Amino acid sequence: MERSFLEISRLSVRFGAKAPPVLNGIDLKVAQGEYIAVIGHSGCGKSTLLNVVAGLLPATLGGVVLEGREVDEPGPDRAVVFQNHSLLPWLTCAENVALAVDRTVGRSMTRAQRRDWTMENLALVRMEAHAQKRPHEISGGMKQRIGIARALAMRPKVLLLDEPFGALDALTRAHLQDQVMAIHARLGTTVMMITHDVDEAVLLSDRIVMMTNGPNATIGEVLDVDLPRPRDRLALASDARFLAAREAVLRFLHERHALPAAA
Ligand SMILES: Nc1ncnc2c1ncn2[C@@H]1O[C@H](COP(=O)(O)OP(=O)(O)OP(=O)(O)O)[C@@H](O)[C@H]1O
Repeated sequence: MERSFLEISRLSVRFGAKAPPVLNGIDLKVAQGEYIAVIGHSGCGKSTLLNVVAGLLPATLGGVVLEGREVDEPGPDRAVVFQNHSLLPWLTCAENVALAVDRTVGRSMTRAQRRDWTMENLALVRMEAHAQKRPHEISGGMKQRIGIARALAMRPKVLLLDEPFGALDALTRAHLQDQVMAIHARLGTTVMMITHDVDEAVLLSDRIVMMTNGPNATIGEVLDVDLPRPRDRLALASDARFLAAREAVLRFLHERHALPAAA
């Protein structure tokens, strides 16, 4: 597979001239349509990496290239969904999505087309029935779904997910994972997702990027998740390939790169 759609090269990030680099020498090539999970212990620099790809943080050395263009600022080609939703409380769900549409792909659309596009993206996350509710009227999982709809409505080249399900209960989380898998299958969006959840990483991704501990964190290993799609969580629960991938990530995190305090 051609892997130069998104390319992170020799990326190092340092906060302050005297501090050691948080990230040091990150190299990663991602193919179009690939689903990448980034996993590593707390504080190793996962969000920092995602923020550089989003254009929210500058690289100290090296950089990120998306489809041949260097990333040096945020843009609608890279949509970010954070752990805690960032919906505007005074707007309805539809208006929250419409805001992103108006600022990006909707600029060339008529008012009716923008409305249809907003509803189409709410339908992708099965939230069209709640379009007129305000954020305080819906659950945490629903808020995350609106956040995902808002990101998808921009039809980004890369969807950046920073622990998108981290604040949700296990059942809601499983439901959203299934929805994200279905959306990925339908739209073929390239995804980079940070997670602390090993099962989630194996279930969703094509490759798992495992980071060493910081400072000077780098990519320790990259695991290919060789499981056919569509994936079914129940069938995979006893699948030898799923269990082997899970074990490989657990060994990396808890044997080879355990936190000093936990070693
Ligand atoms: N703006 C900043 N200024 C100074 N230091 C920062 C800044 N942002 C992050 N850091 C530091 O960089 C390191 C990596 O942080 P980052 O949030 O990227 O880690 P993480 O792997 O995403 O952590 P977690 O899994 O706990 O969310 C931490 O030591 C953090 O304190």
